[in-house]
Amino acid sequence: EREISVWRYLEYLPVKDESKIVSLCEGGTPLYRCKNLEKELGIKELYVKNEGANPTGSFKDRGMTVGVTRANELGVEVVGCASTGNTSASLAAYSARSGKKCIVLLPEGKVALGKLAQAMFYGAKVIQVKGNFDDALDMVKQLAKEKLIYLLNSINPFRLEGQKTIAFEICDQLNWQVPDRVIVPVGNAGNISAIWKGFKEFEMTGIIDELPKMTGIQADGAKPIVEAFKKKAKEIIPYKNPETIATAIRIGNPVNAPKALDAIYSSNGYAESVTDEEIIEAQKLLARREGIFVEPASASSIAGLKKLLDEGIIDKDERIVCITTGHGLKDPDAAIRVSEEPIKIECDMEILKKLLKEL
Ligand SMILES: Cc1ncc(COP(=O)(O)O)c(/C=C/C(=O)C(=O)O)c1O
Repeated sequence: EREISVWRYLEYLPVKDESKIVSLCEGGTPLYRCKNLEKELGIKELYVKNEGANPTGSFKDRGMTVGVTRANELGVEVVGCASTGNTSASLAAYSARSGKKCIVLLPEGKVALGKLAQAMFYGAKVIQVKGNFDDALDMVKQLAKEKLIYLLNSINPFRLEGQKTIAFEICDQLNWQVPDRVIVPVGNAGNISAIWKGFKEFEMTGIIDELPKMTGIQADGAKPIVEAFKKKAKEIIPYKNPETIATAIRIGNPVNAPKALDAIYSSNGYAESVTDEEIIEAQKLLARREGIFVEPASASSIAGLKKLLDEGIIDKDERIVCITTGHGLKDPDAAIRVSEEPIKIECDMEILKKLLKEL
């Protein structure tokens, strides 16, 4: 499994005992060249790194393979997390594979169907908290403080160690032509921090000699990092009630804010927010122009690209990689809600042929 998984970068990963590795062949995700979108947006070079192609359908698998391996090395029996959905789905899968007990806390009523089904079906103890993600995170942090669980939110550095392999793969897939810019959807801000760390490590070890501008995109109703960036601040002011249809990034108090702001400032990057409508438009554009189906939060990187091109922040000649972070099947309700109703007909060939003409 080593060849195609995150573990092909073993030398860069913090594991002592390889026999303890827990893997579902995560990583090795496609980096799609998007020529139709290049034409549509008038840009030279656009790639989409589709993390929805991971075993449980999001980039979280990269972090969990390393985090749960660490739990294995420590002989931990119970793992846990708070989650907007994808972290819980991934932790449930990796803890099942390694025979551990798993407890996940989700914000009641705000978790996409596919993710809830995964956490339940992999056998985790699924708790719905009458509050938001940040409230749930406070509770699991308390459990960890009392040594009742091993916490695997992205506050756990082993998670970021796995996720930094996104940067390694982008370099390998682009034959070490480093992108000018990498655009990442930002919620708890672990992923943008991890990807930056990956590029820095490849630079420090002489694999690459340039670094991309790290560009974080948040939803208008949950943008503490964007607001800090616009004020060139080092600290965020948390949102009490974050709100967006992109439920994966409906996070008000990102635990990795300092690391994410450092990644954006040090890389001379940027942070911008987009509306829910812009996210849905981008989600449709990516599916209907390039055949890539992602959940709403993932599409915020494409929505952010469009907005920053319009604002003249991003140059049309840049080599750009947008990270799409979760598969569209994670949130089927969101996709159906914004799509044309299916047409119901009798078994009548005339009617069918008439509809065919309207294609
Ligand atoms: C599809 C998708 N896109 C982007 C993000 C934001 O990444 P971070 O900025 O590293 O948090 C998430 C995060 C989800 C959780 O935080 C969780 O599952 O608890 C996501 O699922």
